[in-house]
Amino acid sequence: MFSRLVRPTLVSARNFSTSKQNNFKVAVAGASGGIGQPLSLLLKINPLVTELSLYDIVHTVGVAADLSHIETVGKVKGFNGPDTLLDAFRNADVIIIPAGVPRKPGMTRDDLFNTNAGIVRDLAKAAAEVAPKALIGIITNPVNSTVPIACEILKQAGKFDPNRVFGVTSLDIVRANTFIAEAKGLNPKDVNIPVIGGHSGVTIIPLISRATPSVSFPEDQLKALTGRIQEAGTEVVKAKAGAGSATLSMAYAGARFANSLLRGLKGESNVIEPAYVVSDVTESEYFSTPLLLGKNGLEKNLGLGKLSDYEQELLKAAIPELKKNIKAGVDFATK
Ligand SMILES: NC(=O)C1=CN([C@@H]2O[C@H](COP(=O)(O)OP(=O)(O)OC[C@H]3O[C@@H](n4cnc5c(N)ncnc54)[C@H](O)[C@@H]3O)[C@@H](O)[C@H]2O)C=CC1
Ligand SMILES: O=C([O-])CC(=O)C(=O)O
Repeated sequence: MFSRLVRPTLVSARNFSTSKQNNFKVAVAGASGGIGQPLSLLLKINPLVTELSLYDIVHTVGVAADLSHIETVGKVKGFNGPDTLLDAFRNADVIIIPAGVPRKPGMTRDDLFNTNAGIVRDLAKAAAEVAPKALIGIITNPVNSTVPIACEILKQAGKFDPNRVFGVTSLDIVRANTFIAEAKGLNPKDVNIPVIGGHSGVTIIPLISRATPSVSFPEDQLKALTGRIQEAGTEVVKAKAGAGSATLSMAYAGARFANSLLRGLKGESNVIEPAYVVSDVTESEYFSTPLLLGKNGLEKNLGLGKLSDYEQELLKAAIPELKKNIKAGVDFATK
């Protein structure tokens, strides 16, 4: 199954057709932030994005003015503050959400819950009202909990479609590809490592046994690489020393993810991207696995595939943590 994995691209190939199929409105919420700005830049150079709607509670007018001078087809509009949110999201095909606070050294992703849960709740409410068919990609941490929050809010509005809400876990795969390529002296573009589970610590499960091309490591090195992939976000938080968490690599991963959603919407075949979604492949109600994307979002969950004994152990450790994170999100949204 995973032999079909082809590296997703960052932006689509230039396409001069202006047929409806290639015209998409993408909204970014949190567009003025550390992730939001470079992500919006990458979306501005994606020819499939003909309307780019930038929403934030600060600075969006300036960010939009700046990006609007770039010589690409997409029309950019800035929306500043809650009064403009519905207009920002109205009829969007794709909504990407990197709105919310990032970690500082010593914090876990769960420490962001109190601030970010309410932000995602309000954005999901707006999406339900004015863009019920949008594909929603949630970057805001803790992803393991913010995705269930958005889903519960959409359910309450009677607008929930489990095939349209995604927690963005692409950065875990991007990192795994990079670290394994480095360890083996390979070109990262040729390496594909599935990473499944959730997006924090032990819930991040790299499947190095299923690497393309096939690689193997002595046990201690395998454990060290797995640990590095699981804690790569913390590596950046420490290096930034109080100035936030990963932004540029996340913008890259977010643009790759958004482009995969757009390629699916456009009707391209064999578009595969991982994400954290409502899932029945494990005991966890939400789980990230490679997904086949299409005109309605998630078309087919490609499932777990075969795990090594070591990966089975990682899965066992992840499930209770995922369940706890999911419950926190559901409790928040239904209280
Ligand atoms: N899923 C993943 O792999 C990753 C997730 N993240 C998460 O992404 C989020 C954003 O990170 P950064 O961009 O570095 O933070 P940042 O602080 O640089 O930017 C966040 C932006 O959100 C805006 N914002 C705050 N409240 C808002 C609201 N109610 N509506 C709209 N916008 C609002 C802020 O004004 C700011 O511009 C964090 O929660 C971080 O933990 C970061 C890296 C990777
Ligand atoms: O570590 C963080 O807080 C940000 C994040 O999710 C990542 O870089 O994977």
